[in-house]
Amino acid sequence: MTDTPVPLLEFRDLRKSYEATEAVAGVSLTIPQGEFVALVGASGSGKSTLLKTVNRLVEPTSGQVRFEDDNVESLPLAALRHKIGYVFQSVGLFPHMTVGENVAIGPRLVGERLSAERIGELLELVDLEPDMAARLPDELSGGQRQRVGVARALANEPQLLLMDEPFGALDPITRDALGDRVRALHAEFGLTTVMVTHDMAEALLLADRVLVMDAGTVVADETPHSLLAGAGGEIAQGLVAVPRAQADRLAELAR
Ligand SMILES: Nc1ncnc2c1ncn2[C@@H]1O[C@H](COP(=O)(O)OP(=O)(O)OP(=O)(O)O)[C@@H](O)[C@H]1O
Repeated sequence: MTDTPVPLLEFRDLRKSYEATEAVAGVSLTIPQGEFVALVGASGSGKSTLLKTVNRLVEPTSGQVRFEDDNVESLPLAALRHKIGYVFQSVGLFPHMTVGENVAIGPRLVGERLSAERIGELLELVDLEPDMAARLPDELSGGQRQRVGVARALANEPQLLLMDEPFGALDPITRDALGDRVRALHAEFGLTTVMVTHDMAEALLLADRVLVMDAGTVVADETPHSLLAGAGGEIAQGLVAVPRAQADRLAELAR
């Protein structure tokens, strides 16, 4: 008999309430190492709250998140966050620090100094020029800042990459290019990635597995292929209908 490998990430009946609002209402699932998971659902369905319980930006009301079979609550916070890269929509670069200093901040927090060469390599991973390290965040476009955010998340060589609407504020071309780049980096570094997105088309194109949330629970857990074949139930299919209708209208126009 072969042993089942321990999942990288596991949610066990996870719940989070804010007074009367049950933001996460009992989520149980496992995510194996290497998977690229998209978390989709309407605004307010609990996606960000669920994601933030992993790096302990949110403390659950009950239940557990397990990372490599340890309850995240039992791990030293710095050690946990060292293993997890986190990218979010507003990027959160420190405005008074250079791009290079921003990229190096994670390692610095654990007493490690990144060389200029390593910072340059990290910038090149996200298709930025190494000499951008000397600029201030203000001197970059939104898309470039978001790339810096991804480089910063990779600086600790994380096992897990959490992304919360990482491309939400970007124009469609930059968004596509950066999405493809992140998917390539996910494969290159053997990452496990969980990405929150509003955009079902993005989820279908980038992820191996799509979780659909509604009112704090996961109502569908499907591959893109099975979602496109009609699986996942009414809420999931309502979300899939949007890019499908767009694709149909474009095909119609091209005739
Ligand atoms: N800090 C908080 N205090 C009170 N209520 C909160 C807090 N954070 C989230 N909520 C509520 O919990 C619910 C889930 O919010 P959450 O941000 O997780 O949803 P989401 O699916 O990520 O939404 P969006 O797509 O709009 O970002 C919402 O009703 C929200 O108002």
